[in-house]
Amino acid sequence: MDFIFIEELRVQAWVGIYSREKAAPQTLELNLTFGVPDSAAEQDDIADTIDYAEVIERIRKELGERHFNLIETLGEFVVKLLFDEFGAPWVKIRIAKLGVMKGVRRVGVYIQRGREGISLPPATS
Ligand SMILES: Nc1nc2c(c(=O)[nH]1)N=C([C@H](O)[C@@H](O)CO)CN2
Repeated sequence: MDFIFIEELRVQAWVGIYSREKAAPQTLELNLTFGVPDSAAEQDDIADTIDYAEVIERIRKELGERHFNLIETLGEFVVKLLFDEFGAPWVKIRIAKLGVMKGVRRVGVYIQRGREGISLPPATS
């Protein structure tokens, strides 16, 4: 398995438990890593892998269309999207709200998950 990463992706999302967070979207910062078949590299064909441009576009669209109370629920939604619609075998995401609490630069959720039988984390670079 190879791993695609997307760093510091900024998206507008509807998330939060407070009325101000239900009245307007806020900027989230996403860091994602997901597995792709290493056989794709041999064929050098975008059709054999997961197109990261499509992933980014899809996340932006989906998060712009619905509200989540909890950042955890939003994170699980993104993981499910990568599993069910892009066929990723393994996903790690970190999603942060920016500057929502005094004295805190980022707060959010971290989820790392593999499909059944796939649990290996990637080697860190
Ligand atoms: N575990 C969580 N705690 C809190 C969340 C959350 O999504 N998960 N959200 C909030 C508010 O929406 C916060 O972002 C406002 O500052 C508080 N706690």
